Amino acid sequence: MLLDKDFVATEIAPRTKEKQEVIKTGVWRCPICTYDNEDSMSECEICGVLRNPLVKFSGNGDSAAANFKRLLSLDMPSPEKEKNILIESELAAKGPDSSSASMARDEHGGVKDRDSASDSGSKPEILISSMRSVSLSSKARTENVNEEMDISNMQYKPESWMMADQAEDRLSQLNLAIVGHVDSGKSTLSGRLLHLLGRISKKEMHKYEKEAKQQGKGSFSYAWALDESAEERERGITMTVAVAFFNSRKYHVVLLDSPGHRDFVPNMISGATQADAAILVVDASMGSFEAGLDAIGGQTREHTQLIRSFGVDQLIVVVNKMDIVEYSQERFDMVKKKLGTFLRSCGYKDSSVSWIPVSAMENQNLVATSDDKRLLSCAHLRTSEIIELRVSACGKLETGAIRTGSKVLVMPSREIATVRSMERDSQVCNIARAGDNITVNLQGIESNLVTAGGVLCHPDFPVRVANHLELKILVLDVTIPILIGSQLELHIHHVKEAARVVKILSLLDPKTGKVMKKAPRCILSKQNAVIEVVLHGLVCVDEYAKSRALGRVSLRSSGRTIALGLVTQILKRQE
Ligand SMILES: Nc1nc2c(ncn2[C@@H]2O[C@H](COP(=O)(O)OP(=O)(O)OP(=O)(O)O)[C@@H](O)[C@H]2O)c(=O)[nH]1
Repeated sequence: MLLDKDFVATEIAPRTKEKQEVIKTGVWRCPICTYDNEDSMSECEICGVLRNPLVKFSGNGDSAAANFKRLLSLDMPSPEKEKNILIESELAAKGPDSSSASMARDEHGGVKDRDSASDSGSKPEILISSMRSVSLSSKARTENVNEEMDISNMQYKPESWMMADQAEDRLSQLNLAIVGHVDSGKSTLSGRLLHLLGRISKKEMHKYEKEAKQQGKGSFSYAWALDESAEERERGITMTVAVAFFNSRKYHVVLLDSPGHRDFVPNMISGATQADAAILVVDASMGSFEAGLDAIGGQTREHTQLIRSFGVDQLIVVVNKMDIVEYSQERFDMVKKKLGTFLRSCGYKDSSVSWIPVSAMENQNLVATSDDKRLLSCAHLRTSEIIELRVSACGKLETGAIRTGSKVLVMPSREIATVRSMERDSQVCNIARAGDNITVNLQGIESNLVTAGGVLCHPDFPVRVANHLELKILVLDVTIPILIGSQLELHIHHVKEAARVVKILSLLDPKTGKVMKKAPRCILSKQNAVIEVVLHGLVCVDEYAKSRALGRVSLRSSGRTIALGLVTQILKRQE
């Protein structure tokens, strides 16, 4: 069997890169519109597609392994110095409230897409905000992180993107296919979005409106921005995939407006094979939604199955034409229930699907919250029902670098999560490096597994977790000496844990650091000593020589700091 070249590129090889190989000397072919661009061009002259965008991880084979390696992107430019700690974090698990999929979410601290936010002020964003929950996610999952993994001999080689001077800190490309049943409003929605986001000027829009009216097709004016051929306009349907783009803070979004008519499914496929994520548009009106789901000829059904088979696992369902059904909550719920069941049967996880009721025609719920009270109440209900568990962690990046899409090991729970988005100084960023204070939005993990005082680290370089430590301490001005059995409070990075002194190994000369006395009975004010403590719970920790951030402690008692110290050894765990 002869495999079609496109198929090979899509299913086996890292798709975009393969397809952008130089095919003639001095030119590269755009994977979207197939235009042959000059080699010097970094984006397609015709449709604006970036030449070598972030390659989508495609799940199997060698290329997948290579991609996965690349996506395990947390690491340390100086492996000799510090092996494993990446974020010493305040890991504030914000849980469901920080879901970026919820309509009213942005008021509560979600990641803002400033491009659209600027249009809509500080109001919650709707369809556009849901686009942020779509990401170029890795499908891989690292499992069986070995608790006792010996990391001492492992050398990590930093990748070039981690180095500030070599980093390509530019927008990643997100190919977003717009699919759905014929006449569901895909082109109108695309045209509206482009207009609202400033990609279509008022003048151009005015021209489309005028021309559409002249041909007695006034309702198609937004669709005409994408349906450019005379035949498409005459017939009022999309026939080829229309390509348009806009930039958000995070992504160079390439919109692929697909034809809905069943005669043009092959064209739809050619666009959808490029997609990283999709917007499925359904028509909420009576009969139309049902027709789209019909087992014979329903394109809602067919398109959904097709895009799923191309590996698109993140979906925004736009329930359009809500104006026709009077913005009925009941209708929206019905659509969600029926279509939700079908999506699950296609393999979509509830957490990867966002639902947005909109009216593309009346501009409701697209880049700003609907001002229609009926839709607003519908939206709020949706928020509390379909909350997507998204967990945020904030803290300081101690070593190395991290980027969107990275897999991280969440300690001490030992769960793998994916970095969905990041914020630095309240700005969305794609890459962060040592020293940055960031908020990381994680996906694929439950909020109770991300705890205050936890650490995010490279899955291959797990931070140590212990409850038995050797400490070198300097006792402050105290009236009560420290004895074996003293109950203290140990503070280490952002964690506080009850500690019991189990051994006093030695007193040290404060000037030379040499042992003055072994096994003393107590430690007095201003003395230096080496002690062993056993903690009530486990903490993420490292020896001070390897990580200052995770190896520095203070001991407190009765509300006062009584000693400062360093972790000199991590000892065998005590039950
Ligand atoms: N009432 C109402 N009509 C809409 C809405 N969105 C689109 N329409 C109308 O639905 C018809 C089809 O819209 P299109 O945008 O061409 O639909 P499409 O899904 O792109 O069509 P194909 O690409 O041919 O499948 C047009 O008459 C639009 O004006 C909406 O929100 N409300």
